[in-house]
Amino acid sequence: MPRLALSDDFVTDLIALQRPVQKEVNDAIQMFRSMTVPQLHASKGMHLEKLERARDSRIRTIRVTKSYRGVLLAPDDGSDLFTLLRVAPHDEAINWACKRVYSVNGATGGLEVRNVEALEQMETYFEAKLEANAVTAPVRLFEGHSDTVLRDLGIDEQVMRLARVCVTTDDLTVMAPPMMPADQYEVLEFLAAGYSAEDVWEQLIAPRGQTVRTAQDRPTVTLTEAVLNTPDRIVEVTGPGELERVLTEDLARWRIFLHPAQRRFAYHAGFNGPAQVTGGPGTGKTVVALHRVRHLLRTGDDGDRILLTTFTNAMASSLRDSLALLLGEADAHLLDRVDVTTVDSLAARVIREARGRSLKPLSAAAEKSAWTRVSAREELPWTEQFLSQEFRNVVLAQGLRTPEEYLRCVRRGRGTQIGRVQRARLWRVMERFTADLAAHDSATYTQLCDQAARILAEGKPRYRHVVVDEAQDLHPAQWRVLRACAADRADDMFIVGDPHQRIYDSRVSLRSLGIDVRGRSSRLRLNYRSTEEILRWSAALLDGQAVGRLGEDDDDDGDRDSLHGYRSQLHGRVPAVRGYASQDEELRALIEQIRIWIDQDGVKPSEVAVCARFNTLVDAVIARLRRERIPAVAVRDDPGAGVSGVRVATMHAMKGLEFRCVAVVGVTSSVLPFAPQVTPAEVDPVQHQSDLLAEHCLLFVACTRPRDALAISWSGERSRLLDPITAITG
Ligand SMILES: Nc1ncnc2c1ncn2[C@@H]1O[C@H](COP(=O)(O)OP(=O)(O)OP(=O)(O)O)[C@@H](O)[C@H]1O
Repeated sequence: MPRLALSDDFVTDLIALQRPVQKEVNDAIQMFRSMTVPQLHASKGMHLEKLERARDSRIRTIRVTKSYRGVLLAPDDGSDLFTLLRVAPHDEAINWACKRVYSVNGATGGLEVRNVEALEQMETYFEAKLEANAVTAPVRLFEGHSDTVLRDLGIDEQVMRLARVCVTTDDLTVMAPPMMPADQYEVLEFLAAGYSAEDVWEQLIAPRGQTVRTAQDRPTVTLTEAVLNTPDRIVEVTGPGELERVLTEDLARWRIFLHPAQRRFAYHAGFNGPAQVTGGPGTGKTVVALHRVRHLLRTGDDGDRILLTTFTNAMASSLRDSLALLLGEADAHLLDRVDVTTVDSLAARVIREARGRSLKPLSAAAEKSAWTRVSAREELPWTEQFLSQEFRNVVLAQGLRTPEEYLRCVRRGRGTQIGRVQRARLWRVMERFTADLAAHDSATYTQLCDQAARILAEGKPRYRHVVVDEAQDLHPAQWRVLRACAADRADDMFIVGDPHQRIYDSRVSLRSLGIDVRGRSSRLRLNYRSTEEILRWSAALLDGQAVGRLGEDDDDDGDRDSLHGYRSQLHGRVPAVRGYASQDEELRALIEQIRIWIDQDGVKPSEVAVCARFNTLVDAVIARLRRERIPAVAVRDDPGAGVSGVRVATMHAMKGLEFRCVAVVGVTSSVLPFAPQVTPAEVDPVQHQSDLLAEHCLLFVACTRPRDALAISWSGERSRLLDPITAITG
């Protein structure tokens, strides 16, 4: 029986087909697999055919349905591994197949494909263009890199000729995949962006397991080896039931194909301690966390329990569903060994179990009033905002228990000096606050975590592994809970997050909490969610903002994170950005926009989201949409996936979510930045900067949720957080 592998293009085609056609494809593949190779060649039903006009002699087509053809790459190295490349209507399949040439990448040893006809046309075009410009002899894009360097990075002769004539990055961009082989294009893209050959090696080639640096010393790779060397784009169907699993269960690509940078960490054999993955929005960090959990479940002992945490209950529930999907039926029993929850829920459970009851967590508004009450009792020189920050960011952050500890402590992250007398007074105020809450059987969420961490630290670790998603917003007390959940040993913690999406006031030094990821961290750069147009636009919102690294505060080395190299291979429309004279006009335009998305672009209402800074506008939007007979639901009501209707949410609630189209409304100067949320610089300059940055990040998070389309609007005075955009759009 022939072996079969499926390419990502094939899976993409299949996902887009109607159910009955998918079933026919499935049947055809089953038939293909049930035959011997000679039977396959002789089968009239399959009609395995070599195409006369094909540029690659190994390309074949098979009949899948009356009107659909499958395109295959047949082995020419004595093996029996066939790779399904596409499934498409007859003419489209033939046309596509005739123009493609498959080859083995000289550096990665992976399989790659090019549109050879289009690249040849590009060669002719560039020759003519260069001849015309011969006199001016412009500086070429890759002049700084020798042929040997390029060859060592996997650039082959045809791509080399083309690279040599590029003058600007636009010259390169016109040859983007699927025209140019994706891996070679990525290398050139990185070099063009200013990365050194060494960086490119480390980031793109080494993660694929390649160790031989020079092209001439690498062994020859056969076609079959190349197919198996390409797990990010090709999956071999092995074992009974596996094909059905790939073809019949949810075909989400993230379950099957991982980028080498994702795979390297998700399936790492074993880290010697905590490991960390960062990356901009949509780079697949959650996907990596899920695959890591799968790997740990499959390779761990039966009794090993795993804690998988994220930020909100809604996200935990979606993470649980995704994990079940990834594990599939075959591994469904492993789910029993995983707790998927938020740190706050876990903390409440720990306290309940230890004390028989838990305290009532206080909402943000109730906490604010409690501070106001405490400070109103006597004339205090501090605002309720200052008191609450001091309690949260110093006392609870450091887990201080006594006035002496508070007197001695270094107030990390605070920008004001407080003397001994003031500290003693502050401590008394904070004690009163705690006692008031305790009298009502309540506590802040952070207090609950502080208490749970102490309980956990006294007992035996509950989990073998802790996997943390959305790590950027966790408070030190929450980290102490997590640290106490797993013993300090190999593979104890796996952390994913993005400091550019930090929207709550939590900077933390993980090292000071016994979580040291040095030497075990990696950054993802390829965005799988949004188009390049949305990504560029959104990234510009953070231009000039100094974003600290995940898990470090200014008292560590204070280095900055960056979105350098952050990119997408998808393309689409540039975001629509518009201001209106009144909110009524703005909402009218919003309705029009949503109608275009739903009626003209065919987007399901549940794939459209509208977000605003506060619930007041969220409610106004829902009311208006319903009045216009557009179904709308609030994300805070946790509508299930099956509920139809445009999703409407605050910007905070958009964290971690994803939609096809997103409208961000009400981006006005009065709510972004929202003055009451930003500590005045004269009160605390450090806190001021950090609060302001959180406002920038909030808008960034909202704008990075869409896959295909983004619209931003405001009425009246525009938010100054949009200023960097004016600069890029002119
Ligand atoms: N290897 C992959 N192949 C195909 N799609 C992928 C891959 N990795 C991630 N994706 C898709 O990209 C999108 C973003 O992934 P994910 O939510 O994991 O990113 P993230 O980095 O956690 O995002 P954010 O930080 O914005 O919440 C999802 O639709 C996911 O299915």
